Amino acid sequence: MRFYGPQNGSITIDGNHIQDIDTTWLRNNITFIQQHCTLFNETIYTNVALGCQEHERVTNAQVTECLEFAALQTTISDLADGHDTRVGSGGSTLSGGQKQRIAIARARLRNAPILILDEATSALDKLSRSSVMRAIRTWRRGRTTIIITHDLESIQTDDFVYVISAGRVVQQGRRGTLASLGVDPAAKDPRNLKRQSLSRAKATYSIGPTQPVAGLFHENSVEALTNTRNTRATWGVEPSTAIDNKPLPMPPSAIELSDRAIESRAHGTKAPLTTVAETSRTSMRAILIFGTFSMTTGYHQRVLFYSMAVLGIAAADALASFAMHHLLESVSQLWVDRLRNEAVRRILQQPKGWFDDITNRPSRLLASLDHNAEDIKTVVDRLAAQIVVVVAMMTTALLWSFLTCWKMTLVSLAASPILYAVTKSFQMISSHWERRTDAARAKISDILLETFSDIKTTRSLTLESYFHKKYSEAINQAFYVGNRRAMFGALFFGISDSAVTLFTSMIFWYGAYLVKHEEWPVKSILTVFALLLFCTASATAVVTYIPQTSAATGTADRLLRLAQMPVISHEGIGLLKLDRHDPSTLSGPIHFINQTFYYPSRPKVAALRRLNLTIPSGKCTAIVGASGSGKSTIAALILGLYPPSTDNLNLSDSPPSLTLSGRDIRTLDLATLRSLIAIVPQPPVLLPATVRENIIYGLKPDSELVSASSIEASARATGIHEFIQSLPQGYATLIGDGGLGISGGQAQRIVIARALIQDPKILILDEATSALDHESAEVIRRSIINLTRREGGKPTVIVVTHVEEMMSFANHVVALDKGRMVEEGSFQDLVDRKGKLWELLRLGGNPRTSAEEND
Ligand SMILES: Nc1ncnc2c1ncn2[C@@H]1O[C@H](COP(=O)(O)OP(=O)(O)OP(=O)(O)O)[C@@H](O)[C@H]1O
Repeated sequence: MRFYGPQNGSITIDGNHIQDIDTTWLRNNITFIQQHCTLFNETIYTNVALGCQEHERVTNAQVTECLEFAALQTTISDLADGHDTRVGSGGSTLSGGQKQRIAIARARLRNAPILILDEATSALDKLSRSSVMRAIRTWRRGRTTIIITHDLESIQTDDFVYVISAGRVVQQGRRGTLASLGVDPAAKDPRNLKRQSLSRAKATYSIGPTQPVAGLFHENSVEALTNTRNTRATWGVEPSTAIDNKPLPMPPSAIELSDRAIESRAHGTKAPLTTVAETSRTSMRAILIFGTFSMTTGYHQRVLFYSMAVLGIAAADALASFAMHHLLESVSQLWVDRLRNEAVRRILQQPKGWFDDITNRPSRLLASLDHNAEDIKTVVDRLAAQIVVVVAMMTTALLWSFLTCWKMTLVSLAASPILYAVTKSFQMISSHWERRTDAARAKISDILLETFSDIKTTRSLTLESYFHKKYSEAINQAFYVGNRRAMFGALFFGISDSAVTLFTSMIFWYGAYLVKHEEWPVKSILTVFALLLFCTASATAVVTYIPQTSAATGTADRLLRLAQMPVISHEGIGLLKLDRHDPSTLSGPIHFINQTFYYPSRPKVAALRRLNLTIPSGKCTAIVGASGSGKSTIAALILGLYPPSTDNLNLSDSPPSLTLSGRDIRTLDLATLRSLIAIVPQPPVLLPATVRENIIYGLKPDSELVSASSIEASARATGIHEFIQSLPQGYATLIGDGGLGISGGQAQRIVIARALIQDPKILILDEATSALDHESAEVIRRSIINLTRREGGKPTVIVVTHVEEMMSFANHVVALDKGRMVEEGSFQDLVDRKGKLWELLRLGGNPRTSAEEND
């Protein structure tokens, strides 16, 4: 895929050095499906259609065909919105196997000459995997297909195999030939493997007749393909992608945001000085100096006196302004911090279903709690300050002018409803456009997040231009909205400016009229005139703040809503705190009774249907079933992520409940419950931190479980200790985003070590060994066996799995089908019973069960 260039040696395709091939061309002709494939926050239809360069032209029928190919069409037809169902951020509303099958459907539509499957079916049950693999083999006949896998069963005897260990090819040849030499990489007994060479080996296979990769281009030669519409005419080496130290140019919205944040901070210090200048210049100086002009004698002293008075007032004003802005800035910061704090507190108490809602996706929460919160300070420290100043000044000025010339003051006040109406309309329209601008900005950040969150998928599907186009459209839309906002803003600024001019002319005329008819002395008229003009200037200053404050009010509104939203959640209901040191804590079985469960974001399709299930304590239970049958949902309910159902749908059944060790989960304090449960999720999640921090994540620093020896013991139990020691800084090596890149299997073992160190009462492994080779998986299995055999305090282990070895070593196996428990018992019992499990394994082409069937 040329994510990285070869450093030495060479890679050739059809005899052409890979670095001589145009990168876009290359990626257009290779489809790469990763184990943890990322889906985009779009509909199922768009996610599949994006496989095609001309995705706008993809028809529903084509998408249906590809989904059928990936054995997913039936599941999707059951969804209320069918193809138009949104998959959530990263595909969060789909099961692991469903995500993988959408990626396979996308690859089918893409139909590239080279296909690379990197553990691409690891989350599928055997039944789906074998049917999908069969379909892939038929489709790929005679075309280059590279399967990177630990699942040796899916490899056929005439497949060409490369066994790779420590970055070297240690065996190669057809699987049949290797098997006849006694080095069958598919042999499950590790003793059959050449231990030295095959230990921790990953096998790479190519389907179909063995031919050099180059030979598979016979129909679509490089030259022919370079002339296709989607390729560049010349082959060039990809320009260096290294980022130099220059700051990246930011999109306008980002500039705007950061500028505003900086401005708002600077404002606190700048404001007193500005106020001194403004106030002294406009108000007192004008009024007093006007008065001195009408004096005939002794004006020197008066000028000096008033000048000194102005100076004194300016100094006092500076102090007052300093105090005001300092206080307002502190108060606004305090207010925003409190709001943020409260919002985070309430968000954390929301049930998991709340986070599944698209409007509460992480990018939106981040914007409301971080960037927008800075804007909100503007409402307080700018607008509030301005309003306080303007109201105080206007009241004083109006009172003063009323006492000086009430007639002129009343006439000028007659215009105030018009000025108010203009200001109010401006504010309303400004708010409307601010909301639209805000939505346009949010769309831009969503697109950026989606583009960069999994750059590997974006690159391998050559979606750079798609996202760039989408980004440009969003920018254009934001520009259009910004333009309309500017037009309406300018219109109102024009109206308010002309209203001020009209108002000024009106009081000029009326003042002249009063002087002409000698109703009031010139001095009074000039004083009132100055005061009223000053009032108008202050009022207009407020108008200029309207667009900014409308924006800030909109964002403040969102933060306020988060800070005040009701916490309707099951999270805080249970009060019974569980004691880790009490041997009876969670020492009993887990009972699901008549549980029918609907995900809040998909209220019409049940994930579990009247599930009755008992998970014995201190033993290992394997939960098996087809992809999407509800296995991970069981884990989510045990963790209390969603409330169990309590509605008795059928009165003849026992009332639904979920109990742990005889206690209803609703009565338990979920925080303490979760501290006693360790879960290894399907995609291993690493934090950008050191290996040590990743292993002890979740433990309190003063916990007795945090010690160098326990960290090492848990790493040894998952067989990752030697690897960690080989890292440049051992346990202090940075991994995760921005740190050292590690393989999916290594990440999985670190996450399992994290679970083991917690010494959990319940350990849940959700497809936790899917990225591991046979030997590493065996290490994990041995560790689990040791856990369930140790003296006292045995944890209850639940493994959600499609892997036969994992099922066979479990004490108890539960088979699910479409959210129902269809059978349970020991592995051997279920195999003998020839029921659902047998069907799953037999159809997966399992030699052992097939043989048993023949017996
Ligand atoms: N957050 C969610 N919102 C809505 N539906 C969901 C969500 N998570 C899972 N589902 C749906 O619930 C059903 C059961 O999903 P679950 O993840 O439990 O399946 P699974 O048996 O673990 O599958 P797999 O083996 O593929 O991981 C699936 O149809 C899935 O699409």
